[in-house]
Amino acid sequence: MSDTVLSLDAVEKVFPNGVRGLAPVDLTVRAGEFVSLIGPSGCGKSTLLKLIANLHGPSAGSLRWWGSDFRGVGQKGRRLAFVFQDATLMPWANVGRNVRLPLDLMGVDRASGDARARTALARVGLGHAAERYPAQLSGGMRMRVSIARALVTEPDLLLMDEPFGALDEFTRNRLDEEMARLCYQDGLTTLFVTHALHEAAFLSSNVMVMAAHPGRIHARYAIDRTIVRDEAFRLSERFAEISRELAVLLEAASHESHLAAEMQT
Ligand SMILES: Nc1ncnc2c1ncn2[C@@H]1O[C@H](COP(=O)(O)OP(=O)(O)OP(=O)(O)O)[C@@H](O)[C@H]1O
Repeated sequence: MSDTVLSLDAVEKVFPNGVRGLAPVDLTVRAGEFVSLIGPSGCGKSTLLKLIANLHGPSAGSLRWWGSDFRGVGQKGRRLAFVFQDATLMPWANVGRNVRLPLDLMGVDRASGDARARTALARVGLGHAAERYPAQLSGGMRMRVSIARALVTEPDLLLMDEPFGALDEFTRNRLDEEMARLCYQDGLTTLFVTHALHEAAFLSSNVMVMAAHPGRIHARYAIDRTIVRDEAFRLSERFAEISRELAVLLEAASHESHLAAEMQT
């Protein structure tokens, strides 16, 4: 069986007002990959995530899940989870119950749900916090709970939309290291939207640099999966080199996007 979890083949999105949110996009996400999307505002990152989440349909092209057309697989057939910038926890419920929520909705019995929630919390270093309430947690801890809630369903693909954008740099770096461990050691497959070039450089096995007007993939940049993503990597010359190369690609994508916008006006 192929290890391709998700593939997009010439996917386009034209909105009812005629705006081309996405020009034909080809994208493949293989099991165990960490793929980041970066690019200037309006390059179609959210549109791409919404297509994958099935919140809207493509105008052309096809999306495949483990090789099968999205329409045939259906919403329930796709083990997909999301993490957004806002952790959106239920303030009246403790952490364990917040993490158990997706399992409750799936009808999993309480004892197994609790056990799975504890396992998911342990994976993000919060095994001790199941009884606490969201108001008693720091921003970083709330985000870890949100990640645990996504992991509890054991998704084939985790979609993350700017998850750490509102956190301070220290907390963000720790969470990036956590995500790297979940991906490169535990095999979690992730598609990650970020505005932070250094975050993409630190985390990704593949970076899609996108351009706007219309939204499209301007460049693809692969990073050696065997690199250990830790503090030493962050301080290394290799990390600086990756960041520089990505900055050049991003600058070119932004420049092209400006030119395209000017030509449209
Ligand atoms: N519902 C919609 N109707 C019309 N145009 C839309 C709609 N949603 C997005 N667009 C347009 O599609 C393009 C891509 O938008 P999208 O929100 O996907 O970009 P983005 O990369 O996520 O931007 P940002 O980084 O600012 O969040 C933009 O030109 C946007 O104005």
